[in-house]
Amino acid sequence: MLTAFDTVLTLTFHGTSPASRSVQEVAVGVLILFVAGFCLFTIARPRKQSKPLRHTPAHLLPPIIDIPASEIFSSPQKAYESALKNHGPVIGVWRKGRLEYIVNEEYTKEVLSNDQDFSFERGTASALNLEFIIPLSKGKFFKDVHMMVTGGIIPRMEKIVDQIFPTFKRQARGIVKDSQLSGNDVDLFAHLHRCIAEAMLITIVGEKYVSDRTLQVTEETAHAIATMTGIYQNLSPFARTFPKTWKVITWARLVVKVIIFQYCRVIVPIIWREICGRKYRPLNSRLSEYIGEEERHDEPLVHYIARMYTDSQGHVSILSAMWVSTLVLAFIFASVHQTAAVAVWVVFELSIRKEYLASAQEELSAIADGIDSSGVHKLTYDTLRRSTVLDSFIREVLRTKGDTLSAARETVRDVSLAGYTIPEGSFVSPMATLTHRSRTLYGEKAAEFDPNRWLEGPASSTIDPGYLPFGFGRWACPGRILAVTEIKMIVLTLLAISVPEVEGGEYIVVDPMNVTSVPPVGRLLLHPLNPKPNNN
Ligand code: HEM
Repeated sequence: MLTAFDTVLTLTFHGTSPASRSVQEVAVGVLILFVAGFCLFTIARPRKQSKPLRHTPAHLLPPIIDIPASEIFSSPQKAYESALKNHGPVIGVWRKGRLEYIVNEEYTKEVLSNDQDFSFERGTASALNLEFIIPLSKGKFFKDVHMMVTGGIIPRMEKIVDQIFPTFKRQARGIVKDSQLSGNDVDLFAHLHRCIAEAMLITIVGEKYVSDRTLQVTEETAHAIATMTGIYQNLSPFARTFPKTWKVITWARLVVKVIIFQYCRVIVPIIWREICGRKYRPLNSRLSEYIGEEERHDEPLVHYIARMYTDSQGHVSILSAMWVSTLVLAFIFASVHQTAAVAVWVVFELSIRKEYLASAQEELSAIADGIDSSGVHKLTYDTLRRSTVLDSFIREVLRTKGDTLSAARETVRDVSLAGYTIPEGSFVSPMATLTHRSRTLYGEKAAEFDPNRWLEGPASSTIDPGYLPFGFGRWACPGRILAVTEIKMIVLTLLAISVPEVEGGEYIVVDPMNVTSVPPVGRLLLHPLNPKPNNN
């Protein structure tokens, strides 16, 4: 065991100086053990007994409806909606070996906002295969992640956009050029995944650490965690039929291959180099030596996170540095994959609705702060906020793209709902399409795609019980402003230099059960506005 551990450390630090090695070795060694512990815990942990069968009288339980797996995975909207219509506002349905309670639009707000009875943390951890994280972090994980985004990202949006806009511009030029030179369609998701991964790497540790290697590891880490949390699980018959076996194999493989051998080897030493040995002003410090010191909005996110954990001397301990590395891992997962997938939805929808391309392009010219030497419009956070035509389009795509069970909660006790008792420890999720296509909320034309519906607001990042792409309640997505801002940068940098077209005006929804995280597939062509190949 020791020899294997030594080998891991030697492989991990072959490129660093002996002076920094010993501290790094201890830190990353403990991190590796920590990650391996997570894995073992997940694999070995006995599953909770299904409580409904244990103590809740059967007549109080919501009806358990048998929906064949083939229907759930191929046409979930029809399957769940008709079950709810026929059997009442709360039903139980088995899926991937778990009994899930699904509620209709009438009880959606209650489930998502009543924290006393429905736990976001336990529900989300269970939905993402991360149950172990709550006991291991003593319940701190989601609170810390939330604080990292609300404190470390949102107040710094202006600076962040200035720092990452050049990446979006360069990547857009690259993909349009590829499309032009090859005359073929482009893999938009792969391109956007890389683009956002680079932008997030800049946000987390700063531009000086962006290289082919760090970018590749950031991308692979985002992809690995997305896979581990089950984002592609619906697409594999084996994973759907044997979810526990799939989980053990997938976790063991990706934790070793990507988290330990790539993330711990490449990104963790950078985090360590940045934060260890520094003296920080602790967050909200009232010490006189820091009074008058300005909050810095251009510091990489990793320094903000470090300040969340400084000791009274302003230093970050080894254990805290490990926790910072875990939070950065969570940030990479939360910020890259889903935003890239949703951006593909927006670009595809815009490409098949050509009549709106012109108004989006007109708006771009109207709001931009001039045009740079390569012919691309200059955009800042402020100008992006003024793009109301595009914002309305984005909001309508998010409302209509067909999210099914996208937010999750777990009952913390036996809970009465709609005259039934939902037993403690049950997984509960609202059927989002019922809210998004509700005639009560959206009128007779609720099912229609109307991109002008939100021209007067509310903005696409606004939280509302009738609009659930970012969840609802205290735990609604804290990264939604960043997500929408990035999607706008993606769309506008592409529209500045090209006209997108989805061949045949059609695309395929790959996973109707999980439209938010699995992007649609189609042949996307990007016709350059200036057909002369641009070699910049
Ligand atoms: C279009 C892209 C995105 C979508 C559709 C999305 C959607 C969601 C949803 C539905 C939730 C669960 C909310 C609930 O259960 O009520 C959530 C939670 C969360 N999201 Fe996002 N998200 C996106 C992008 C981002 C980004 C860019 C970040 C980070 C910067 C982020 C960070 C988080 C975090 C940390 C949580 C956990 C909840 C919390 O801490 O309050 N998300 N997101």
